[in-house]
Amino acid sequence: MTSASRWSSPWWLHATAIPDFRSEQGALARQNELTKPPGSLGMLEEVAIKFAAWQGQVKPQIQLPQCVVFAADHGVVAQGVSAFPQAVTVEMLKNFIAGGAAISVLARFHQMGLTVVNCGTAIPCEYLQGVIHRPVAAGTEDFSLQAAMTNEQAQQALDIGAEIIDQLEVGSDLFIAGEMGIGNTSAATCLAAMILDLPATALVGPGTGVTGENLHHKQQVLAASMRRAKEFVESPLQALEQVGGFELGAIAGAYIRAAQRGIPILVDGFIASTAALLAVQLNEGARDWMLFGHQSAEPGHARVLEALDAEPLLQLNMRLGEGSGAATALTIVKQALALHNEMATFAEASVSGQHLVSEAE
Ligand SMILES: Cc1cc2ncn([C@H]3O[C@H](COP(=O)(O)O)[C@@H](O)[C@H]3O)c2cc1C
Ligand SMILES: O=C(O)c1cccnc1
Repeated sequence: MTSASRWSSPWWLHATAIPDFRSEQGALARQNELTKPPGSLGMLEEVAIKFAAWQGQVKPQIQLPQCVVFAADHGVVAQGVSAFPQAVTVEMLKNFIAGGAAISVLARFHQMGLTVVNCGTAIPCEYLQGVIHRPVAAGTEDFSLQAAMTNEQAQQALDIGAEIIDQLEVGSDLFIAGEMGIGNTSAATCLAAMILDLPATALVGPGTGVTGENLHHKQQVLAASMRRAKEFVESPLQALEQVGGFELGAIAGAYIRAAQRGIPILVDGFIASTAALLAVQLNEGARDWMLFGHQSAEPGHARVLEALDAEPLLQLNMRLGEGSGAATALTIVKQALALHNEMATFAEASVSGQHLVSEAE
């Protein structure tokens, strides 16, 4: 049992790990000795320095990256807020395992571990082998009419994430959370809007491809849901209860536990970033372990990234989820580390260093 007992604070409030400052300084010094003008590799330098701090070594490496896709269904789809039917959630679970989904391909490409977790689908799928089954319920309630979940269910969702991180193979050195759940752009939109105190209309977008009249309808459903839920929300956990989803809670829990265990996090798109926002609301130390892979085409993502003071590595107009944007960014991260670890220093290559240094520096 990982949730709060009567006497102790809940696990998600426990301190996160502290990145190693000496390794960070060592990596910064190394970057300035490599055969290039200082700073010329831009964000790639920052990425390598971050990983040095996270791994406590001047030459960091990624050897065992892990992607975990958390899946769940959403009662609010009864209001017609997704372009696809609810059955797709479970159908895609099969596709993840069979190896045909985008994230399956990218995980193979990177030789990255791929774990799929059922957090609660409307259509039963416990017969599916190769999926970890932790259903909280058969999907959330329709949050346009009532709370998406109870307080106990919200805590259960957070616990699933922590359990999964605790079960990762020893030596896992990068964590990507993916998600699958028809209707979850609606849940993420309302959750982010609730946390940021913005109207849902400031964040809402097409998700799977809701456009025109249908997008207008989605906006109205989400605005009404916010009006219903607002009076019940005084804490981030209550925001999850009112308008969240089981997979969103599980991802937030996984991020917090990864930060507590010192496992670097590569955050995916709008949905994953909204779970990151929830995680940081619950435990601000989680932010120290996050790197952001890409900026999704889903319009709300820009606001969520801004609130997290996050600068994503890529902007490719992707809007899929599953962890696919983060997995794509992993290529850039690996290249950043290869350059940092393998480039020659000025001394090693007998290259002359900088001779014009401005007074201001
Ligand atoms: C075939 C298919 C594969 C997906 N993989 C991720 N999503 C993405 O789309 C869904 C969210 O969009 P909305 O809120 O509009 O339903 C999530 O399941 C998300 O992961 C998919 C969606 C579909 C249709
Ligand atoms: O950016 C995302 O996470 C996203 C966008 C659209 C649909 N599903 C996920």
